[in-house]
Amino acid sequence: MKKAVHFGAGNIGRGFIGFLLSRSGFEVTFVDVDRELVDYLNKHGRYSVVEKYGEKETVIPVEGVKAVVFEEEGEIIKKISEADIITTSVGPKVLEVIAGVIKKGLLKREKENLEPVNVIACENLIRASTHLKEYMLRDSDKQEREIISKIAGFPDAAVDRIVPPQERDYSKVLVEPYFEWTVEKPGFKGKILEIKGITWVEDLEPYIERKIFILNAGHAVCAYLGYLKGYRTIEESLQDPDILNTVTGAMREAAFYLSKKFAFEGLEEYIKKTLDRFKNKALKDRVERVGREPLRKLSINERLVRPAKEVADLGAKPVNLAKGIAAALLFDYPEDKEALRLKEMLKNQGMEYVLNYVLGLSREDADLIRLIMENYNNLLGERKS
Ligand SMILES: NC(=O)c1ccc[n+]([C@@H]2O[C@H](COP(=O)([O-])OP(=O)(O)OC[C@H]3O[C@@H](n4cnc5c(N)ncnc54)[C@H](O)[C@@H]3O)[C@@H](O)[C@H]2O)c1
Ligand SMILES: O=P(O)(O)OC[C@@H](O)[C@@H](O)[C@H](O)[C@H](O)CO
Repeated sequence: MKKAVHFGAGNIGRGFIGFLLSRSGFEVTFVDVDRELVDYLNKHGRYSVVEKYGEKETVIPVEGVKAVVFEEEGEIIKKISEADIITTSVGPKVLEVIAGVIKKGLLKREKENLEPVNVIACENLIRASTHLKEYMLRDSDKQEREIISKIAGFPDAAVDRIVPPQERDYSKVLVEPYFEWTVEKPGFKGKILEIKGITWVEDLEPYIERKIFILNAGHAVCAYLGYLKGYRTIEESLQDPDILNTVTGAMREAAFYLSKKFAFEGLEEYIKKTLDRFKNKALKDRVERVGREPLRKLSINERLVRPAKEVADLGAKPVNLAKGIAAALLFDYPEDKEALRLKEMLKNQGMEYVLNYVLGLSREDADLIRLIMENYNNLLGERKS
């Protein structure tokens, strides 16, 4: 039986990647920092994936899974040395944390003369696998760098399936029925593995940009505007005609940029399908989850600022993306550390600092900055009244 090691037994880990690997006949070992979750998976060796759209529900069992807690470095290194594939869904910020132990596992493979393996980071981050590799190379000497490049492939991927916050019940994961896992074939080392659900592509860039700059951008705009108006979920927020208009407009603005960059067809259809997925009543996807980590989401190469800047550079006005950015600057959910940090930065260092150092905007982006500030002041006014 082929073996997979997956870092992050959270929503995407269990509800999407671990699920597909298991259904493709891999023995899946999850690695997670959550000891209770690890103990549950080891005790039961199974859980269910509940696919739901509206009232329609399908329950699919996932069996034969194992888990290791992140502290057990020796065990993880051993698992990596025995694996046929290594995947992650820990969140972009955690890739740096797991790079060290994956590297140790790869070095062990080389020492024992084992076959190369592929490491696929399944995160909402452009070129996430490449980033993970770079973290490893950064902390390596010349010889280790050569070994890592020889013993492992790091194909980049785009992952798409909405998995909302779950009830604290490890036995099941609620997901939407839809999924898309796109992997860049040239980055894969060795013979392509048969994994159900993967779409192999020669060039990932159009797919990942479409995913992050249309879907995740629209999602974020909805979350931040919904949060400001006091809505709880994405679906509830989209019942507000103003929010629906802005979200649709933001996705269309990003689509305008993407259609110029790649000869894309069917982007309007993609937007429509995405909105239908957002409106899935079964998910009850909280605006706080979708808006989580606003400093990450507001950074220069991310879902909001990057398409807005691209549209502005094309001479058009990204009015809806600018409104989403303005709303993100007002996201002050107290349980989100980045939201608190953003609030503090705005208070202590001021807006100009945040625009420069968080959003990466400079004087050259004067028109976009003006648009963001107009919206920011309007939203602030609405909030106070
Ligand atoms: N939820 C979605 O709808 C969705 C869809 C597509 C992509 N993604 C992306 O997938 C990634 C994970 O998102 P999620 O929603 O599953 O988050 P999540 O919080 O549910 O899962 C992350 C898991 O990683 C674990 N973790 C943290 N530090 C770790 C470490 N050092 N080693 C091993 N595990 C560790 C956490 O305990 C948690 O179980 C993110 O990059 C996200 O952007 C999420
Ligand atoms: O995971 P994040 O924080 O990058 O983004 C929040 C959501 O937009 C995201 O998780 C979507 O649900 C997902 O990307 C759908 O495939």
